[in-house]
Amino acid sequence: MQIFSENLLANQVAIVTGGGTGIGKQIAKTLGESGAKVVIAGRRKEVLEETRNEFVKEGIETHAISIDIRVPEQVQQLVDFTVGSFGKVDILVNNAGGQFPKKSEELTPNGWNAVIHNNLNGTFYVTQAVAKQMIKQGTGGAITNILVSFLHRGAPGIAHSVAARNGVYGMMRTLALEWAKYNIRINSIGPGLFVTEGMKEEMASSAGPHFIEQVTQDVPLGRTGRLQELGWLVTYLSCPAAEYMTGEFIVIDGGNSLGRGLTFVPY
Ligand SMILES: CCC/C=C/C(=O)SCCNC(=O)CCNC(=O)[C@H](O)C(C)(C)COP(=O)([O-])OP(=O)([O-])OC[C@H]1O[C@@H](n2cnc3c(N)ncnc32)[C@H](O)[C@@H]1OP(=O)([O-])[O-]
Ligand SMILES: NC(=O)C1=CN([C@@H]2O[C@H](COP(=O)(O)OP(=O)(O)OC[C@H]3O[C@@H](n4cnc5c(N)ncnc54)[C@H](OP(=O)(O)O)[C@@H]3O)[C@@H](O)[C@H]2O)C=CC1
Repeated sequence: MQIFSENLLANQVAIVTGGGTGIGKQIAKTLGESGAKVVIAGRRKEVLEETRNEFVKEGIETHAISIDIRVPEQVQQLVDFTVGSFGKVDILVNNAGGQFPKKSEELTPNGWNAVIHNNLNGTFYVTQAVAKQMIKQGTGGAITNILVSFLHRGAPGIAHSVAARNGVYGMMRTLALEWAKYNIRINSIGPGLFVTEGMKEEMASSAGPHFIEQVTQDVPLGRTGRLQELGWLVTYLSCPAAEYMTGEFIVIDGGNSLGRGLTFVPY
């Protein structure tokens, strides 16, 4: 279903990290369907190329680059590649990230650091490199972070991820203030459960065989999220309709966090 005009983001250039799979892929596609040119970035080259080919067939101007958001030099390559391909960058979606469920008393320092490094440090590296380019351009920009619905409530089994995402939240609130003078807006979205291959592999498999069914029963609206619903929300936050919004966090979880929320290990 096409909600937004196909020219809404015409002449806009968007970077979506983790844009080769799952949520990021749908976000990139939805931005592209509204006219944006997109650059998708992730670690796995083959996955990115497959997604790029799919988008190009659908008429979306797309480039793909294999980088690791944890490596600042590679992050700079992402920005240079985007500017080299499309001349500028207007929209950034910090979607790359993830974690694994583990009781906190069993987490190793390496496990903790891996998740903090990926979700907090990596997100800062990308945000800073892209914002420097936006400041240089002088044309403003819209940055959206994909966080988690249980940001403030917590979620047993993923203390590392909740800590990292709250770090990104604090960073967002601060950057919204620092960069408002450049008309760079930065907002965040907290998705509840959206079924993706990555979610099934990394989360649902460790959280138990009936995890998805159990969570679905706890969602007041009675279902998991549709990826397209995240694509639309990011499109809204990236378009002129949201020109007066910055530093905000929007939960999209069918009401799940108003009730039982999400639990990945028994407590
Ligand atoms: C439902 C709604 C909520 C949200 C859902 C989603 O996010 S869905 C999206 C879901 N999608 C994603 O999450 C995709 C992205 N996720 C990832 O790439 C990884 O989960 C990552 C963030 C840990 C990065 O990994 P990396 O390459 O940096 O890690 P590494 O291999 O170098 O290991 C470093 C340390 O971590 C430990 N360790 C690692 N994995 C596991 C595990 N499964 N089990 C136990 N431990 C694990 C590993 O043992 C080691 O510690 P050790 O043994 O040396 O003491
Ligand atoms: N699905 C859900 O229910 C929810 C998901 N989220 C969050 O949404 C985001 C997308 O999740 P989802 O689509 O479900 O799962 P995926 O596993 O498909 O998405 C993770 C994406 O991030 C990329 N990525 C991870 N680490 C890096 C890195 N260091 N450098 C570059 N790219 C990286 C992965 O690509 P590659 O492996 O090739 O690098 C992949 O494309 C994640 O941040 C996730 O935590 C939040 C709430 C709920």
